[in-house]
Amino acid sequence: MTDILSASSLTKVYGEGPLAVRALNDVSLAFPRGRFAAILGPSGAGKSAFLHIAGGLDAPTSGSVTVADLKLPFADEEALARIRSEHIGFVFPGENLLPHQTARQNIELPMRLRGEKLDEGWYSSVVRTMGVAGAMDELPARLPRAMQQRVAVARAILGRPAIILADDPAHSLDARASLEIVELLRLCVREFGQTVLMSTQDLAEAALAERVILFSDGGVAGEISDPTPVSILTALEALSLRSGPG
Ligand SMILES: Nc1ncnc2c1ncn2[C@@H]1O[C@H](COP(=O)(O)OP(=O)(O)OP(=O)(O)O)[C@@H](O)[C@H]1O
Repeated sequence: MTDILSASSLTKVYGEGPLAVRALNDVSLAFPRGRFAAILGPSGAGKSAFLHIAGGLDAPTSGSVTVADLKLPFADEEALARIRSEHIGFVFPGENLLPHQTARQNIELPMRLRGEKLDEGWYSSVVRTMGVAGAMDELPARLPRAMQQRVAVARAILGRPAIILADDPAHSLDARASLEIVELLRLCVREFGQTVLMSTQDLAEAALAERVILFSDGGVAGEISDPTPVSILTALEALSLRSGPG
């Protein structure tokens, strides 16, 4: 299986001198096409830093990222933006829809910015599959938060990007709505063949992925294939024993 996204020796240091924070420390990971991976770790583990850099939204201090065989040109914002818009859809935690645009306008925006013509059949299929067809004429503020996140997922999918990067996409939703959002991401993999990489702090959400990567202190602490809540818990317990006293 070919890798659609790979990161090699990524290090990210924010700030300088005594205030410097090492958010990522020599992280190398590869993601095959058409799979669903979750990055699980506590707050501050470096999950967002990794997703931002993997998606070309932020530059690493050192290391490189390859997306669809293209090495991300971090110094060339224009080329970087082109690669992002052609290959990557982003879902961020909560409420980043444009408030004065309807749900439909929000969903169409990335395609309009690229100057692409909307395929009505595909549009209908996406909004139906995401369960947002009835909400299209509403402004985001009039929709429940869970529905806003569904709209955000539909927006990420519409341009058919090969990769969806979802940074804590279920943040601050209740448990049921959270799992529904993650199920939608699973559907993107199964139905549309997209590659999804999601960060979360939630074990039940992570267990819906095909692969869980455990992050701790800016590094990869372990990996679990075909995870279940129990296998993730066992791995987390083994890690805390290993880093404990003795
Ligand atoms: N812009 C920034 N300036 C300074 N430090 C930052 C910046 N962004 C992140 N950090 C620091 O980098 C480390 C990793 O942060 P990151 O947001 O990647 O963690 P995370 O695992 O995504 O956490 P959370 O689950 O809370 O979002 C943290 O110590 C954080 O405080």
